[in-house]
Parts: sequence; C-alpha cells; structure tokens
Amino acid sequence: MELDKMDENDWKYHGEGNKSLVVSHLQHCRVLRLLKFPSEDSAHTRQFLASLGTSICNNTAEQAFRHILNIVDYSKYVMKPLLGEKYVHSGEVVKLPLDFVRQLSLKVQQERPELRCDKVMDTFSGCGLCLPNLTQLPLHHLRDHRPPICVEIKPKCGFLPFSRHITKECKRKVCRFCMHQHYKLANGKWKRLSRYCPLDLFSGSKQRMYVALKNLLEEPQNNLKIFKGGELIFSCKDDAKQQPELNDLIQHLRPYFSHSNGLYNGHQPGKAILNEFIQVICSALLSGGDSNRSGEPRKVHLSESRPHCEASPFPRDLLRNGNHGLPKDSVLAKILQVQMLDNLDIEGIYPLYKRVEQYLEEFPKERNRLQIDGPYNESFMDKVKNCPTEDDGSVEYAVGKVHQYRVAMTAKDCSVMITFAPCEEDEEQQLKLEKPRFTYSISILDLDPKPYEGIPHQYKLDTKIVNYYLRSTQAPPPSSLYKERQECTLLFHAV
Ligand SMILES: O=P(O)(O)O[C@@H]1[C@@H](OP(=O)(O)O)[C@H](OP(=O)(O)O)[C@H](O)[C@H](OP(=O)(O)O)[C@H]1OP(=O)(O)O
Ligand SMILES: Nc1ncnc2c1ncn2[C@@H]1O[C@H](COP(=O)(O)OP(=O)(O)OP(=O)(O)O)[C@@H](O)[C@H]1O
Repeated sequence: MELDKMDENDWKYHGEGNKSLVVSHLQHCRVLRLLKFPSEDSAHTRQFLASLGTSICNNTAEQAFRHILNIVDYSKYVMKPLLGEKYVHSGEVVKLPLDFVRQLSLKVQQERPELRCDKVMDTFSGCGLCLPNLTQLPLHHLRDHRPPICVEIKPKCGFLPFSRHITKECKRKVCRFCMHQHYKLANGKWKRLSRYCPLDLFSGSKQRMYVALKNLLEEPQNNLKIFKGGELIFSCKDDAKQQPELNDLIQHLRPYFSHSNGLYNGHQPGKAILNEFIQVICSALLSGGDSNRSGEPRKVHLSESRPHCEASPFPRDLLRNGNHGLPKDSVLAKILQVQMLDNLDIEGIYPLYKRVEQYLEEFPKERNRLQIDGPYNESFMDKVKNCPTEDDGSVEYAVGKVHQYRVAMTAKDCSVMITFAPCEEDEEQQLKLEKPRFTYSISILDLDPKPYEGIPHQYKLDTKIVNYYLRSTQAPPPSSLYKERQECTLLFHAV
C-alpha cells in the first residue's frame, strides 16, 4: 500500500463499532481501522483547530497518533502474550493523507447504520491502523471457487463471578449478559431479548454450544455477524425491530453444504444446512487443543464458579456432570482465562480504584511510574502478571488488580472471527468433519485497552444492571416479550 497514492475509491465501508470505523481495500486483503469521536467533540475540535493554527493541529494529531500506538502496543505486548500468538494480529499504525481521510469519510457516510451515527470518523489526525482483512483467507488457502465464509462472534463474559466482594446473590447465579439483556430492552437498545448465554458457549459441551450458536442466529444483536467473500450477509438489522433473514442466510450457505440436499432431501433442508453450519463453527471453536497420549485434547476447567447460568434457556435436565471443559489451546479457553483475571469483580475493584485515586491526588507524578495510562510494554505486563495475591494495603497491589481488571474487560468485549472455505482433501488444517471439509483460520479482534477512568462508570452500570434485573424478574414479565421469544424459536435437530 503506497501511502502517498491513497485513493478513497480503492476502499469501501466494511463495518464499525462504538469506537472505530473500518474500511476494506477492494483488491488487497487489508482493512483500515479509523477512530471515531462523539460528533460534538469533533465539531469543537474542528472549530478549535480552525481558529488556532497548525501547532495545536500538530499536537492533536500527535495525541491521536500516540493513542493508536498505545492500541497497537497493548495488543502486541499485553493481549498477544496472554491470548496466543496465532490468534492476535496487532496491525501497524499508518499516517494517511488528510485529503484521503476526508474524502473517505464522505464516501462511507451513507453506508453507516443510523445507530452508529452519534459518532463521526476522525478526519483530522491523519492516522489509522492497518490490519489484515480477517474476513478473507490468504489466497494460497483458496483452491475453490466458493468465497470464504466468516463468522464473527462477540462472546462477552463467559463465567459467573466468584469474588467474596459480591453483595447481590443473583450475580452468582445469573450471568452478566443475561441480566444486561433486561436493562438493554428497557433502554430501547434492543427490541427483543436474546436467548444467547455466554456460559453455554464457553461450556465446551457441544450440545450447549450448539444451543448458544442457534440462539445467536435467531437474535444476533451485536454478538454475531456473518460475511461471505468479505461482504456482510447476516447481522442485526439497522432497524432493531426487524429480525434478520435466516432464509437468506440459508441460500448463501447452501453451496457450501450441498451434500445436505441429498441427505435431507425434502426434509427441512434449510434447517439441516444451519445444523451443519453450527457444527462447523463449534468444531472450529473447539479446535486448537494440544493432544495428550490418548489423543484426546487436554481440557481445562477454568471456572471456579457454578458453570451454568440460571437464565440460560438450555434445559436444566440435559446438564450432565460430563467432563466437558474447553480444549486448553482453543480460542475460547484463551479468552476465558484472560477474562478471569477479574477475580475480585467490579465490587472488589472499585475500592482499590479509589485507593489509587487517593494516592495519585497526593503524588500525581506517580501516574507515569504506575503506568496508569500506559505505556503498554513489558513492564506493564509485569505488573499484570506479578501482582501480589493478597492485599497488603499497598498502592502497588491496588494498581496491579486494576490493571488486571482492565485486561479482563478487554477480553470480555473482544470478538472472535472464524473464517473458513471449502478445501481439498489434502489440506493440512481441516476441521474433522466427515463432509464437507473446510480450511479455516481463527482470530481475535478488538483488543483495545479499556480506560482506567471508566471504572466508576462500570461500578454504576453494574449496580443498575443488577437492580434492574431484580426488579424486572420479580415483576411479571410483559406477556408479548415472552410470546415473541417463543415464536422466534426454531426447531433444530439435536446433536
Ligand atoms: O459494558 P458493556 O458490557 O455493555 O460493553 C460495551 C459494549 O456493549 P454491549 O453490551 O456489548 O452491547 C459496546 O458495544 P456496542 O457499542 O453496544 O456495540 C462497546 O463494545 C463498549 O466498549 P467501548 O466503550 O467501545 O470500548 C463496551 O463497553 P465496556 O464495558 O467493554 O467498556
Ligand atoms: N481486521 C479486521 N478484518 C476484518 N474486519 C474487521 C477487522 N477489524 C474490525 N473489523 C470489522 O469492523 C467491525 C468494527 O471493528 P471493532 O470491533 O474493532 O470496532 P470497535 O468500535 O472497536 O468495537 P466496540 O464497539 O467493541 O468498541 C468489527 O465488528 C468487524 O466486523
């Protein structure tokens, strides 16, 4: 990519989250990730820059540049060692011509979903992050005319907190995602409750994972996206009232599971295709484990807490005490391990945050030594890894636990991308399914640092979610919601 010859016509809108907007290159397997700002901030910044000349402009650009460098360093020196080399692509910071970024911003504006337009793309810093396009597979993997399918899952927190600091008993029984659903519904963020439960996905039980994925397909919200040949083909609708079209998805998937036509001829072939699709995703999520002598992948049982969420729709009588767990090197085991660095829960972290704040008020220069805002390097990682296990009352302990909590928060908000394409029989990395065979790659994305200043907000949000959940589940539920949930339940074949 020649940075001095950047042309907005070579790029197209690819997607966005709360903090960044992503464009993909039309020919190369590359994306650019650009930061976003609340629109008022941007208007202020532009006015500010216009009125105050280039030196301030350079400072602002410099700040944005450092912010993106921080994102890359955090991914490289913190998240990659924790999650594994093979899953993390940190990307590189690139300086972009301002004219290119401005033209690009105008070009993508009409493609952006309305619910994300409260923020605007950064058009003044002139920097972005260049990453491989993970919805595609490297060309040498593709010997088939069918384009790769990519499934992006934002799994969220996969365990129930076990900290002694917890004050509300329901947090030990119902997971944060399931509780949060009620609060999101009340706020109007979503129109229907999702039946997805992260604890099912992280269980390592094929049956429970299957149910979790099926529930994601029925109500993807912002937890599931599907791409074909790099194009988004399935996600939540811009109008949150509308349900995504499963029939369209089936048509897209049919050529990949064509043998199903024969197998299930005349007998709900669409559902059979979705069944197989889910099984491919499950196999990918469970892959990556090393083998012990018996050839069985080594399992890890990470959860110190109850392994089942009481709000999950998975039938309780099907919960067996079987030796499930996730294969040690599987992507979900890696993510869960990092999520569980939060072993005090926000209720235990908040007082430690206040201890740090008090200390910084007295010794503001210590902020740098304690690496509150980075740099995210080996020394930061040391603080995360070598934090004392017992509270000795020190600021070092408090900072270590706060750092661990922030790292865990990143893992609770990251996404997994599984990209697969049909392959020939002799491909090396294949999912062990009878038929069809796929070559695949798995990556973890959105590994940005979570701000230290966000901790008071997290504390308040936690209280709101729990209180709202208790209130809404104690009162009889509005009957229409439950009706909708039942109506949208598909009948899948058991696995
Ligand atoms: O707090 P949560 O659990 O709602 O997570 C936020 C996400 O909401 P979700 O519940 O997944 O719909 C939220 O996602 P959406 O914008 O709702 O798609 C962001 O990922 C947010 O992170 P950040 O502030 O952009 O760094 C996330 O905030 P963090 O808590 O990870 O900082
Ligand atoms: N390297 C990549 N390759 C392909 N697609 C990507 C890549 N990085 C991001 N995307 C797409 O862009 C979307 C937005 O990116 P990302 O999740 O990093 O945004 P964000 O604003 O940081 O998210 P959040 O809302 O969690 O803060 C992703 O959901 C994904 O579909």
